[in-house]
Amino acid sequence: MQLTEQKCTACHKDAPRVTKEDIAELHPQVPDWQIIDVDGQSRLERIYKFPDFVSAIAFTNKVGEAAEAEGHHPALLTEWGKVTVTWWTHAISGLHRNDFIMAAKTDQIAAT
Ligand SMILES: C[C@H](O)[C@H](O)[C@H]1CNC2=NC(N)=NC(=O)C2=N1
Repeated sequence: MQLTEQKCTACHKDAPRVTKEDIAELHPQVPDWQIIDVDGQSRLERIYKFPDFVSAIAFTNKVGEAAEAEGHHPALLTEWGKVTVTWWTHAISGLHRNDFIMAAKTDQIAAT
């Protein structure tokens, strides 16, 4: 099943982080996302470009709606002409399958 069709599962502190094997399966499905390291924690990040501020903030709000619908929330930095979206799972201080699902949904929002 496509990541975009999947739902986030409830996150708790004992939820599993993605393994190397999981990442090998999941990252190719969201190839435009970088796995970054912030203070030793992995996060998924992508910068989307826009022609102006209004379209950047409209996209930001759509990602916010998707986050509320799934109960999983990103860091969003809206600037003139670009939005930086970062997904990770606070409860486990790292990457969960949910983050890859939300990265795929974010790409889908950007494509519409
Ligand atoms: C109770 C509530 O569902 C949790 O606090 C959720 C909210 N959104 C969340 N978002 C993210 N990215 N990570 C979390 O651990 C998280 N926890």
